[in-house]
This record gives sequence, structure tokens and C-alpha cells, in this order.
Amino acid sequence: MTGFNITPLNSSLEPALTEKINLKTKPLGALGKLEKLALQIGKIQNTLSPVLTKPTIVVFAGDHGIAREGVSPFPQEVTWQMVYNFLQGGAGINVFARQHQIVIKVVDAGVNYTFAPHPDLIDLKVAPGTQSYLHSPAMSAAECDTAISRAAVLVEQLHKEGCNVIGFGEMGIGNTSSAAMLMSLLCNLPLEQCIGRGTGLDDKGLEKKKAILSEAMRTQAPADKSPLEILRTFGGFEVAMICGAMLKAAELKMVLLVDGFITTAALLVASALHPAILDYCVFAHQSNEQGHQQLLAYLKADPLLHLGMRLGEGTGAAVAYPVVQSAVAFLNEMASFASAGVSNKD
Ligand SMILES: Cc1cc2ncn([C@H]3O[C@H](COP(=O)(O)O)[C@@H](O)[C@H]3O)c2cc1C
Ligand SMILES: O=C(O)c1cccnc1
Repeated sequence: MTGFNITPLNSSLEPALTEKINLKTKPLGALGKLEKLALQIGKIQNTLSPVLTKPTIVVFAGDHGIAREGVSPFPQEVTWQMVYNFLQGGAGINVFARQHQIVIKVVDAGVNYTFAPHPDLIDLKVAPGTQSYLHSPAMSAAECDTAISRAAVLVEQLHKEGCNVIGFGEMGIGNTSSAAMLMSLLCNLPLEQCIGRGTGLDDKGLEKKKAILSEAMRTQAPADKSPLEILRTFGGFEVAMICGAMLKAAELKMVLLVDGFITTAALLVASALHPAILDYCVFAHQSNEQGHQQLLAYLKADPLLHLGMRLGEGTGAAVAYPVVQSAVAFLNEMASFASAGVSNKD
């Protein structure tokens, strides 16, 4: 399921948007990255007066077989326990989403736990966790495809309900390992440079993570280096769902808020399939996870915030959202030299 119809941004409005931005009551370029953001969002929506509606962050949760090999300081059950925390409104993402009136959706992409039905939990479970890719591919091709399609259907639904700006979060103990494997293969970078401390490994833990992932790379790296084959071998259900959700969101010309290391790795797969997706992406922040800076550089991304965050869940996207709102607000509401009767420079 990779047949998404993602079109590069139409630049026909660019001159008019640029003029509108330049004629605001400010020196040229004085609003810095907000100006680039206003131009991008105007082009995404193909209008001089964009609006952001029903901002939503979808948090996908999934478990990783590799977590049982000792690549994270935290046990696998933290994934399902955090899902309950999301449902109870107590996680970091809940706090920032409430602060900025962002809707949160929580999805069971493939958690190794049987949840009792809950009105706010969206059950898209593919399987109770992936296989450990130390021994076999994480997913079958069919499972990977199912994850991508189910997430795409969800995004289509959210779009129908009026959402035009969407961020993605993840929860899955062990998923910084998946992100590192995807990054190494798709950016063609040494694995060592892509592996970080995740939730806080000490030096010894980091060495163990590197040894396990190197062994997995040595024994399981697919001969077929296509993005989908790489995703099914080393990804996770939540990573595949984020990839599918992003592809559908770009097809629907939504504004995509890209969070940290894991969500950027999902985007890496999506952009390998459909490079035009990058036109729709706003990079919220640079995470402290080793590798994220290089991953962003590979995608030629210029993140809005550098706060030293390394939590995931979509928290970087939520914290950056007011900046995105400011870009749209100045474009719509700020006076021009003419309307305010302010003299422009000669
Ligand atoms: C309590 C807690 C809450 C979290 N929220 C996000 N993550 C983050 O940490 C995990 C990835 O790191 P690693 O690869 O080292 O396991 C993911 O679940 C990610 O979302 C959390 C991790 C913990 C422990
Ligand atoms: O960059 C992230 O989003 C991140 C980093 C470490 C752990 N979890 C998430």
C-alpha cells in the first residue's frame, strides 16, 4: 500500500505570498523562520489566508521484539502502561496538547497487551508486538502493509472531521533501535553514528545496544534494500503506521508536524517512497537523541526548536505548534505598510 498521490507544492501563489509577507509592517525578513513557515503553509493550502483547523496529534503505540534483547533500560510493559497514562491524560503529550488545544488520539498499533475496550483508544492492532529482528524480520510484508493502510484510513477520517494540521507521536519501548536501523540503511551511514542512549542507557548499556544492533544488521539486513523491505525488517508497527499516516496526510495536503528521532525515521521511509512528502513537513524540533541532528540534515530539514528534549510521544510537535500558529497569525492579521500608513524604506 504505497500508492499515494503526493504532489509537489504548487508555486503559482509564491510571488503573491512573498509580496504579502514582505509588505507587512516590519523590515524585510525580520520574522525569520516564521516567514518561511507562512510561505510554506500558504503554498500547502494554496491560499494567501491559510487557516489551521482541528490540530491533532496521533500517538501510535507498538511493542518491539528487540526490546527483550536488552536495548533499552526500561522493560517492555512500559509501553502498555504509558498507553493508560495517555488515556488518563497524565503523560507529557497530554499536558502540552491541553495547553495548546490540540486533540490527542491514542492508537494501539501493536502493543503486547490486551486492553479492555476504552472509548478513547483506537484499536488498529496488527499483532501483539513485532518479532525480534535479531532473529527474523520484525514484520511480514502483509503486516507492514496492514499497518500502513490502517493508519492511512484513520488520517482520512480525521481529515473528513476537519483536521488540516496533524502531528504524530509514538510510544514503544525499544523504538530508538528501530529508528537507528532505518536511518543507517536509508541514509547509508555507519550504524554506530545512528545509535543513541534512547531513554537513558549508560555507557555499558550503549555498548550492548550497539553490539546487538550490529549483529542484527549483519544477520538480518535484507538483500532487497527497498524502503518497504527495510521498514518491515527493522521497523515497528507504530513506525509503519506513522509512515502510512504521514503519506496519507501529505496526499490530503495537510500540514505535517514532525516530532523527534523515531517519527523522523518514519518520515525517512515515507520520503524514500514519495520525496514530495517533504514539502508538507514542518520539523518541530531537534531531539537530543544521537543521530537526530544528522537525520534532519540528511532530509535538509531546519527544525524550529532546540530544547534538548528527547521524549517522543509527539511532545516536540505539541510544543512547537504555537510557533506554527504565530506564522499563520502574522500572515493573516499583521498590518501592511499601506493599511497602517507606515512609511516603507525607499
Ligand atoms: C516512562 C517513559 C515514557 C516515554 N514516553 C516516550 N518514551 C520514549 O522512549 C521509548 C524509546 O526509547 P528506548 O529505545 O530507549 O526504549 C519510546 O517509547 C519513546 O516514545 C518514553 C519512555 C519511557 C521510559
Ligand atoms: O527523539 C525522540 O523523539 C526520542 C528520543 C529518545 C527516546 N524517545 C524519543
